[in-house]
Parts: sequence; structure tokens; C-alpha cells
Amino acid sequence: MTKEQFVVTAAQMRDIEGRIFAAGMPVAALMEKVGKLISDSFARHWQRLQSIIPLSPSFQGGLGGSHVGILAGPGHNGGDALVVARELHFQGYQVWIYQPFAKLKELTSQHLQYAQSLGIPCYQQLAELPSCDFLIDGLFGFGLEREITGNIAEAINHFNDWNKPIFSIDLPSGLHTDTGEVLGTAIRATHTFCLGLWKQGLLQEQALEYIGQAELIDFDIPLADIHAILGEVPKIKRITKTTVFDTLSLPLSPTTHKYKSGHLLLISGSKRYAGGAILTGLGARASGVGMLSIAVPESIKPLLISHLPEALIIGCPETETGAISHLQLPSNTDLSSFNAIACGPGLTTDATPIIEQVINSDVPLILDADGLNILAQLGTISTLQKRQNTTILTPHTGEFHRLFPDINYQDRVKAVQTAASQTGAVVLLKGARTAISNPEGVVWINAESTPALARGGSGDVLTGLMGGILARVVNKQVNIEDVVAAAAWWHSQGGILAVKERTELGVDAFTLTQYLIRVLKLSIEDIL
Ligand SMILES: NC(=O)C1=CN([C@@H]2O[C@H](COP(=O)(O)OP(=O)(O)OC[C@H]3O[C@@H](n4cnc5c(N)ncnc54)[C@H](O)[C@@H]3O)[C@@H](O)[C@H]2O)[C@H](O)CC1
Ligand SMILES: [K+]
Repeated sequence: MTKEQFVVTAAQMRDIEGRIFAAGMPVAALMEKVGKLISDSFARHWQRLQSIIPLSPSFQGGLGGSHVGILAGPGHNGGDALVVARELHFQGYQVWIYQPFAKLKELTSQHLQYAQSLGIPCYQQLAELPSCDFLIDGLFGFGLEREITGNIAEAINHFNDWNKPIFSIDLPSGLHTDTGEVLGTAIRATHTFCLGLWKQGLLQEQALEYIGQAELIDFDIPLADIHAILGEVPKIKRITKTTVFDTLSLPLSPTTHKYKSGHLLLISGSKRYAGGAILTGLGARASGVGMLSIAVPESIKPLLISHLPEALIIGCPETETGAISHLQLPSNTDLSSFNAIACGPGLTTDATPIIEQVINSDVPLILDADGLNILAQLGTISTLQKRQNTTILTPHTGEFHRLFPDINYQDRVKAVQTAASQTGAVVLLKGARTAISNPEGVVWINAESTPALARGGSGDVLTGLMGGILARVVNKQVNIEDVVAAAAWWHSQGGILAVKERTELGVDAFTLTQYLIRVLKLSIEDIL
């Protein structure tokens, strides 16, 4: 595992750091190392930022002329910030410090004393503060224990109102390290330098508007210390490119052939929602699956053929409302002929017999959209109890609530863990930070996405992409939750790339399918 994959709570971070100190690393040395790493990374960002944001009239130009406000807290977060203050001072920045606390930790107090000895002005009152070009937030890190109130809360709101870029150290001050909730008030950061390992709170949706651009500052925590606290297989992991490429088993073997690259059956679409079937099919195409069959109502078969000439389109009898009434597979074919089935987009809720049939099959199955709504009507847990083989559910929050009305999905990690253990399925809960759990409670969090994906049809693409990957690798001893994580990562990276080239309004679901292969190509080049 790479450092980027680990996710820690405040307690786990404290224990990991405790091991480092117990092994002999002086606390002051680590703080110095961290402070230097932050200063170097900050200088890179500040150069880039200068080119895109209007600077205050006081700005004298160049790195050295910038005016920097350092917000120093009473603990080691403040200590880190004071090391940064000293380093930026020596690099020629005009630095001032805001330090309103009476009692400081020893190390923090020493750094403050030295900063003042260098002539760096230090203020206790908001009213005295000069202007600045940007702020560095070192008020609180993972030691924040309670709601922020009084003059500190007032100060945080005051700095937020300045509308200056704010670079937060470890976490935006005021965010709960584990849950990401705001404790009273919180700094709205432009950029967050997360120290050592990703804090769980930074991966929660409620934190997103406070974090800005997040970056991990690796300060060489030994893997042994991490595994000693998190275990050999950590419960909660952050999806990264390396995990995805392990799962996608790329590059392909030179002797592969179409039957070795999986055969996926998509069951989707209706007269009313033909587009859902097309988008799911295009998502599956992008996965590189060897063979693709798509079962749709007879009346939309020609449409599917025109969009997906390489797929085997199976026209099925339909109800008067234009939904599939029953699966009419080609002769000498049954559901066990397929490596995986993905079912649901565009089906409408008039296709209950189809859902019952695929649930009773012994084929790895992904249920999405109306497949989930029908499952909820049938009774989620009782219906899935019959299944022995792999089941993957991919609800958005509305579908999740219909499937699991008794589970509070505010804490998304706990919600997917509970749903997965109750159903024995791998459950993906869609959102700005998609969470995935297997029945044993092992969780993947997709920490990078874009609001551009919150559009009709985007979920259909994910279902097809996931189905194609599943069909390709299901016989290759992979963890099913890794397949789901790979699909979620690939889908969101496609959206992120599309936004870069077409803005957040330019990522309709069809366009997204065109970016899936592009993002894979760029990622492979990046990795190789
Ligand atoms: N140990 C190291 O060398 C490193 C630490 N790192 C940085 O330090 C912080 C964690 O430091 P810690 O002192 O434990 O906590 P904080 O700096 O977050 O300070 C919290 C501090 O403030 C008090 N406090 C807590 N809640 C409140 C509140 N609501 N109002 C007022 N005061 C509050 C509490 O008593 C604490 O003393 C970590 O985030 C890193 O930035 C690095 O990992 C580098 C190595
Ligand atoms: K902070």
C-alpha cells in the first residue's frame, strides 16, 4: 500500500506519531521537518496561485514581497505554523503572526519566542492586524477536542470574511478530525496540507466546502508504524491509481482473446428510457470487456444496434408500458453463460420478474437504478438472503434510503458498512465522496470527484463500466470491493478530465463515456 491509501482518525495518528517519538525521533525534529516540507510545498502553490488570483494593492510582487499572516494555535499545529513563519521570513516574505492564546505548549512557545526575536511582529488582537496577501492556518490540527467558541470563533469568522487565500496545516481549523463536522466554526481553506496520512474527516462530504484543494505532505512515517496501529489490512482505505491498476490487470496478456476478457450481460432500458441502455452499454464498452450482450425491449433493439454495433443486442418481449416482460436469451444460452450481469438502468419498475430472475441466478450481479427500486419493493434483506454469489448494489442516497430506511446515511462510512453486512453484498453509496464497503466492513473511499458528474445518465455509465470490469476480472481472484473501487475511481477521473477540457457544465453522460478511455491512457502513461 502507498501512503496515499491510508486513512486515520485523530487517535490513530496520535498513536502512530507516538511510536515514532518512542523510537527516538525528537518531537522538535519532526516539527522542523514538517514545517520545512510545508514551506517548500507552499512556495510552489503560491507561485501558481499568484497567476490566477487578484493580489492586494500592498502586494510588492515576486515571492519575497508577499505579506503573510500566520495564525498560530496553542498546540503543535501552531508549532508547525511558527516554523513555516520563520522559514518564509528568511525567504523574504513579509510575515506577521496572530497568536491570541495565553497558554502554549512548550515547543510552540519556543518557536514563538524565536520568531519574535527575529523581529516578526506578533499580535493578540484582531483590530491590530495589518492586511496580507494570504493566511496560513495553524490554529488547530488533530488536537481539536471541543467546539470553538468566544474570541477564537470570532477570529475564524473574521479571517473567513477577509476572502484571502488560506492555507490550512493538517486540517482547516474547526473541523472534527474524524467526522469532518464543523465544531462551532471552521476556517474555509483554499488549500489544505494534510500531514503524514489522510485524516478521515477530510474524506467526509460535510467537510468538502472547508478543505479547498487537499494535498498530502508525506513526512516519511515508516510503514511498520502505520500497520502496527491500523493492522495489516486497514479497514478504511482511500482509492488511488495503484489500487485501480492492480485490479484492471493491465496490460493485457498477448495471448488473450475475447472469451478470456469476460462476457457481460446488461439488462436495461425500456421504451420510455432507451437512453439508459445506450449509456450503460457505452460505459461497458469503455471497460474493455471481451463480449457484451445487452437485453432490451424488442422495440428499442434497432436503436441499440446503431449505437453499439459490436454488442449482441437481445430483443425481449415487452409489457404494454414498454418494459421488458421476460428475458428471451438466444437458444442454448442461459444466465450462467455470462461472467457477470449488470441490471437496472432505464428498466422502470414494471420489470419485477426480471429482477427476481437475476437475483435467483448464480451469476455475479450488479443492481442499479430501477433494479434497486424493485429490490426495495421486494424487500432488500429478505430477497438478497437467497443469493450465494457476488452481489453489488450501487445506490445514490435516495435509492439507499428506499433500500435501507432504518440506516442513517449521514455517516456514510458506517451506513455502507451496515448495509453491506446486513445484505452480504458490496454496497457503493454514491456522492461527492463515494463510499464502498464489503460485508466484512472493509471500506474504500473515492476521495476525488467532481460535481459535474451529478447529472442524469452519469450513474448508468458507472454501472456499465463496473459491469465490464467485473466480467473481465471476476475469475482472477480479485476482491469484489476492489473492482467496485476501480470503477468508481475510473468514472470520477473521467469526469475530472472532462471538466478540465469542457468546464463543469460540459460533462453530459455521453461525453463522459468518451473520456473514460482517455483518462485510462493518461493514467497508464503517468504510471509507466
Ligand atoms: N507532534 C509533532 O511534532 C507533530 C505534530 N503535528 C502537528 O501537531 C498537531 C497536533 O498537535 P496537538 O498539540 O496535539 O493539537 P493541536 O495543535 O491541534 O492543538 C490543539 C490544542 O488546542 C487546545 N484546544 C483543543 N480544542 C480547543 C478549542 N475548541 N478551543 C481552544 N483550545 C482548544 C488543546 O488543548 C490542544 O493543546 C497536528 O495537527 C499537526 O499539525 C504534525 O503531525 C507534525 C508532528
Ligand atoms: K489547521
